Amino acid sequence: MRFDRSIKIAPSILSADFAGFGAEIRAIEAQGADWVHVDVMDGHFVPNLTFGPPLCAAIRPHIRTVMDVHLMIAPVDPYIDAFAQAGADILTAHLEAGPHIHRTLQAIRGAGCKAGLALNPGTGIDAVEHLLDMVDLICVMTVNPGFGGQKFIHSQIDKVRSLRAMIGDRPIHIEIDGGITPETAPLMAAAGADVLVAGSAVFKGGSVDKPEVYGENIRAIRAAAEAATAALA
Ligand SMILES: O=C(CO)[C@H](O)[C@H](O)COP(=O)(O)O
Ligand SMILES: [Fe+2]
Repeated sequence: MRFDRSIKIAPSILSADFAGFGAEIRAIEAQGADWVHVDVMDGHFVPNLTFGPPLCAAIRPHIRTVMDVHLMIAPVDPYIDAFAQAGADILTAHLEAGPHIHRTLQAIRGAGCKAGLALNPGTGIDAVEHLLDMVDLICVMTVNPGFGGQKFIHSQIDKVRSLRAMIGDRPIHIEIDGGITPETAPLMAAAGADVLVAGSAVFKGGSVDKPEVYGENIRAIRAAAEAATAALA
């Protein structure tokens, strides 16, 4: 995986048809998705249950881009090797998921994955300063984690702007996750985000039989975000 700071759209398969993940993933990639975002929830760290390593391993052969695995689980460490072996390119753990995030990030890199650090909407960025050499991606949650289809939390715009200033020239992605639409994407792109996760806004109105709708939805988010970054240049 080469680092680049261009806008990347990462559809969350939380909003896909669970009965046909292989076909859904092939459809979104054919329609312009840059990464595939996989939301792992444990019914404990967040009040919802989704996928584990076997599902990740099953969908891996269908992903030609980047498998971006968002771990909303606690504890994290006992499961890192299983998700790495399932083929994750990026493993993102929450700062709030345990007392030893530094160790967790070390273990993720040790397992051969890029290391992501996610922050809930109520979490500040002070701790991130001490982890900058440990992370490849910082995920700012723009909803409270656990469900797709929630409303974007505007207070996270300033957080992204502060993070972008803190990161400087370091090769670290800023990912935003939750409530991203063609209306909210430009606010975050202008603040400095480069990876835009979108579930409902990508999958709405489409299906594997109507994949062109996925393409229209992805292009609408990308165009709005790119217009915002071009206006800054
Ligand atoms: O991590 C998540 C929820 O915890 C999802 O990635 C996120 O909610 C994406 O879905 P939507 O775009 O519908 O908000
Ligand atoms: Fe997510």
